[in-house]
Amino acid sequence: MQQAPVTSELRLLRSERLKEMATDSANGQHQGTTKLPPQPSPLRSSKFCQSNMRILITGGAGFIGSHLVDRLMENEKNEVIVADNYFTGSKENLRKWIGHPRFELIRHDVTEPLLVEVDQIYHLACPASPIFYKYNPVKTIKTNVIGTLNMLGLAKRVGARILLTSTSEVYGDPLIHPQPETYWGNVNPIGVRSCYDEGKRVAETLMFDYHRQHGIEIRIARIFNTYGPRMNIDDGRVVSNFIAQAIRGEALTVQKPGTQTRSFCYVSDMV
Ligand SMILES: O=c1ccn([C@@H]2O[C@H](COP(=O)(O)OP(=O)(O)O[C@H]3OC[C@@H](O)[C@H](O)[C@H]3O)[C@@H](O)[C@H]2O)c(=O)[nH]1
Repeated sequence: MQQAPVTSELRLLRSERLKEMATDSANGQHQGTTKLPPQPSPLRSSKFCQSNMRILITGGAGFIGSHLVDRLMENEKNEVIVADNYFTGSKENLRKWIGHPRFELIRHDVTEPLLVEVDQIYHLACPASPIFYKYNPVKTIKTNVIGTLNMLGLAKRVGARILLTSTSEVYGDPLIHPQPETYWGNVNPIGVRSCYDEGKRVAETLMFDYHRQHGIEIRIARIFNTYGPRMNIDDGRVVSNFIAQAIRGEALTVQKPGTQTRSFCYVSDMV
């Protein structure tokens, strides 16, 4: 089969990636990386799409996802596709983009495969607040494991770069503060938070195995406790709870032991 022609921009990206991989292996990192990234989608060399970057955001109707959509839509060369099942996200968060020629919204659950031609994938889909991810733990772990497998399969098929939003919860109940990326965590595999903690840990493993085995270009962001506009007032997390309670003139509910700490991040700093 004839290979799709590669644009000069992509050729440059691939040669930079090759250099990076050579440096990584010289540094002893990512051992076992044997394959080059797959060829980018033929879409990239179509005369109609050459200047555009088509980006899929799973969970793009959610709190952080919708801010990421805003950020990516600011660049007029980006086309953004959002896939969301609206379990915790809302179309309301994307209202200003619905009907925009560079924007597309799909009702889709990532536990089912999705076939689209894209250059980049931002995989955010998963309930992130403890009250929502504990509501249906089996579904949460399916979303993290099967959902991430589906997105990696897509990335492999079309040669897209993929970013997984992971979590500070991969550190579990950490024994080291603050946690460096090199810390492996202290996670309970059978607790009520495990569907999320362990689900994200498996998702990270899948990302690295696809990278090592298939050469997929990957990124992982371990997100800590994020707050800001569009956060659901009933989200259940500490910042939204405290603000809602203060507005209603109620006492703030500080859960036991009361000495716990968190690293907070404003959403515009996150995206
Ligand atoms: O009303 C409340 C709510 C929460 N808390 C406490 O505040 C701390 C923070 O709890 P949150 O519910 O905001 O969420 P967590 O920090 O545990 O995890 C969350 O933020 C980090 C993300 O990566 C995770 O996706 C998300 O689960 C916990 O110790 C909790 O017990 C209160 O004291 N009062």
